[in-house]
Amino acid sequence: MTTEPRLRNVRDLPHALEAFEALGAALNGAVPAIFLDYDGTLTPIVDRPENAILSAEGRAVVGALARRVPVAVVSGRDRPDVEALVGIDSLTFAGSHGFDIRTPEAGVLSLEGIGDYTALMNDVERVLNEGLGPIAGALVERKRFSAAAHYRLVSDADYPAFRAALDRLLETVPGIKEKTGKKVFEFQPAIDWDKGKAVEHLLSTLKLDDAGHRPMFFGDDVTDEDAFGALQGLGGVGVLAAPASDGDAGRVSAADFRVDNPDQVLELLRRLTP
Ligand SMILES: O=P(O)(O)OC[C@H]1O[C@H](O[C@H]2O[C@H](CO)[C@@H](O)[C@H](O)[C@H]2O)[C@H](O)[C@@H](O)[C@@H]1O
Repeated sequence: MTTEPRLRNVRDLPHALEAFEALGAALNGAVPAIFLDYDGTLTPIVDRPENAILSAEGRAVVGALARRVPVAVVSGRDRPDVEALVGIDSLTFAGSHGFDIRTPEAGVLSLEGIGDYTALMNDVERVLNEGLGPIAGALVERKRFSAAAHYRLVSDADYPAFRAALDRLLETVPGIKEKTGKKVFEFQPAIDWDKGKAVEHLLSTLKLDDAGHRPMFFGDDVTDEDAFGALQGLGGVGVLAAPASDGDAGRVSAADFRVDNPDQVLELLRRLTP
């Protein structure tokens, strides 16, 4: 039976650096198994996806962490893209919001119930390019199991046309679902899989689902809520990278703690494994 996650207003989440003892208590002496989102968590949000570059310091912090505890990156990006951006071969990577997983030991995992959606995603990409091509600033980003339609650089005046093109996609291509993110809509195969299910799968595959480990997920966006929710049922700890008030006073989250931004994520990762 799936239970609904417990949600709290983001402003009510304890700040993980200020409440570090409480976070330590939540880990209860177990080794943290760390799951990291990329955009908005390890790197600040920027205007174009290709400009979200992990700092040398960020790479050093994640690399040092991975020498001490299990670390996986779980991203909405295409897996090879985020692997190249992070640049640490020893990590496990899940791309396309968890649909595409590779571990250093086992290679690319074959996931039960997830087939070859290449033809479907090719259709999605084609229809998006046709519809969004004339709209200034619209970006289409193809991933193996997902296609993103970015509108960060689309003017307010052009937004209705941008949205209308996405509605046409949903009307003409069956078998897909839409997810929202930061100034982006993502289109994926309409199957019951998300970052939360990917984390659960990894905990079992990597044999981290024992009393000696406790999963921690760091994320910033709506799709990360699936992982925060999953962790609630697993005794894990979710850390949201978001200020207490970012203009969305009603934002709620299934995370347990928060930090303000990617710099503070790195600070917390340093403190977790001194
Ligand atoms: O799960 P993530 O690793 O956080 O990936 C989520 C999406 O991140 C990227 O888009 C977002 O970040 C861009 C760079 O800062 C920004 O320009 C864009 O507006 C954001 O939506 C990435 O491009 C997507 O593929 C990911 O799904």
